[in-house]
Amino acid sequence: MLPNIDFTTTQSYKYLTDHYIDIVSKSLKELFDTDKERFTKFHIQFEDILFDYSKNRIDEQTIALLIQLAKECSVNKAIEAMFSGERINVTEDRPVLHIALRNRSNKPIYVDGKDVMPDVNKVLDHMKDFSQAIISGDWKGYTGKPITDVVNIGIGGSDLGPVMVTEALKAYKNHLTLHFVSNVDGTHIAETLKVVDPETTLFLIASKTFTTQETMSNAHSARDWFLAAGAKEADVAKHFAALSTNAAAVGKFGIDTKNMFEFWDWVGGRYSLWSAIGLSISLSIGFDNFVKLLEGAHATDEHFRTTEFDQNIPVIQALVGIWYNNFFESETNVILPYDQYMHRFAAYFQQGDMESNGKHVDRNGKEVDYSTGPIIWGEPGTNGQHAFYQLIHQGTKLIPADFIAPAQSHNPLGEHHNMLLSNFFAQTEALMNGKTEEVVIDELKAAGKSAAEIAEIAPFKVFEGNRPTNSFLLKKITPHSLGSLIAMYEHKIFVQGIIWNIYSFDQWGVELGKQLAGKILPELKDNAEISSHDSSTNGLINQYKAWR
Ligand SMILES: O=P(O)(O)OC[C@H]1O[C@@H](O)[C@H](O)[C@@H](O)[C@@H]1O
Repeated sequence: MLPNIDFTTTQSYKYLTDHYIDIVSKSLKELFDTDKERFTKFHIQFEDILFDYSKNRIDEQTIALLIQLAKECSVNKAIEAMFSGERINVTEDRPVLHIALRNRSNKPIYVDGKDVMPDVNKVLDHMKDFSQAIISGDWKGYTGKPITDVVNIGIGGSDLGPVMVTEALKAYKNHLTLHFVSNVDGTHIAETLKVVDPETTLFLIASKTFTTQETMSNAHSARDWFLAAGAKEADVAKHFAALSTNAAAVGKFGIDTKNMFEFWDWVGGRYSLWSAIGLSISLSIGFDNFVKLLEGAHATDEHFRTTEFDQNIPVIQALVGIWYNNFFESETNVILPYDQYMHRFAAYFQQGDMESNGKHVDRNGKEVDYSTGPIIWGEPGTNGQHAFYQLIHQGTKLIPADFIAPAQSHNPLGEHHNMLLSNFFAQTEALMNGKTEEVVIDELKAAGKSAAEIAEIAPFKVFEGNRPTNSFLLKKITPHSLGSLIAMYEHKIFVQGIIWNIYSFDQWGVELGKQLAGKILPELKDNAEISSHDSSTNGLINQYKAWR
């Protein structure tokens, strides 16, 4: 059972409300000036990941009170409930066990009295054999040629994780060319099919439910294209594999069950890259590297489960996030990887975080009167600096930012990496310290400006500072460290969901649009005028019909 506590009624919440008034009047600069030990106090090193959270609007009391809040909300019990396979996804009546997929200790994890590990390991063995056969070229297409291209057809959790990880780990990639098709817009599959050869292409149909409209449409179009190229029905087995929980639907589609890689309903779509959904990752970087990714995540799982909260990275990440979300009333959280390979990391956690904690009803089914999940966004640095950082530095909104960078580049090219990292360090420093009016005036004086000119221009050049950041410095982005980092963010989401007393593992909010699209699709079949909707929807549909 998950705890069921309204965090706003706890003692620590009341203390935090008072404490906020004290902290809000202090600047980060002041906090650093008055406590030389801030970095020592507010950083955690875990393996080759340094998490520095000292540039946040916190002091020791803040952290102590936030930890008290986590304790009052029984976060410990919730962690145990998840790891021990309790059905904590209550609204879908399922356990939440992505941690089992990367349970490299192999200690049994029971669901309804049955250890899930043998099945997990069986699928991993299947993925290993299949990956090796494809990568080595032993697996031949219908004309006897080895596979050169892999097209993963999936959307949401069946796309974003594999895309993000294969991009982040491109330095480990082999000769196979990976393609990802997600959008139901025919352009996505059409453009992909233009560049692949039916004789040497493997399609992975990735869908937990195997009913998702986008994925099924793209899968059928891919199969039609394959057959139209001269292949026979019997050849489908050599070129199509399914990654799914729905064996019946996979069989119906015509995919050989030998080519089905199974996972289970206790794996949430947005937590599924560790499952058979990760087959494209295993194909791209090899199974051994895929296992290293799992090992990295497992290491974080152990850290999360066993470490005291004050040294527990995901717990601290979650608590600092709650501090801004519920006391400073910030609305968003920007994720800024200073690593080009990590360019889809923020997009990945847009689903991970927003689909998990974008909820307005608590675990009693009552509307909450506090803010829940933040809006997640972000782009890689330094690109973001030349686009939206202006608003983070000088806008009116408080935007807590996560900076992520590797100390070692996979492409050490001249001074590039030092330049990249100098920007990383400079941005967090600038966001914290800002630039005072005095400094601006001195600079303008030095540039020979007159008093009148200085008075006119100075206000625009002042940076308030006091903008909070977390910094993740990784030794290097490797399969292991990336696995660890992803798992940290996953568990951060979990802890926040527990404290907000919401269910983080369902996603009913995406259903309404799907239902309505299902109703509208038949209305688009002919050119009859539509009048069954509101005037705007009718107007748009009728104009679409006139123009198409
Ligand atoms: O893997 P499936 O079943 O095709 O689902 C894909 C996505 O479908 C979306 O509708 C869900 O909101 C996501 O959570 C999910 O990842």
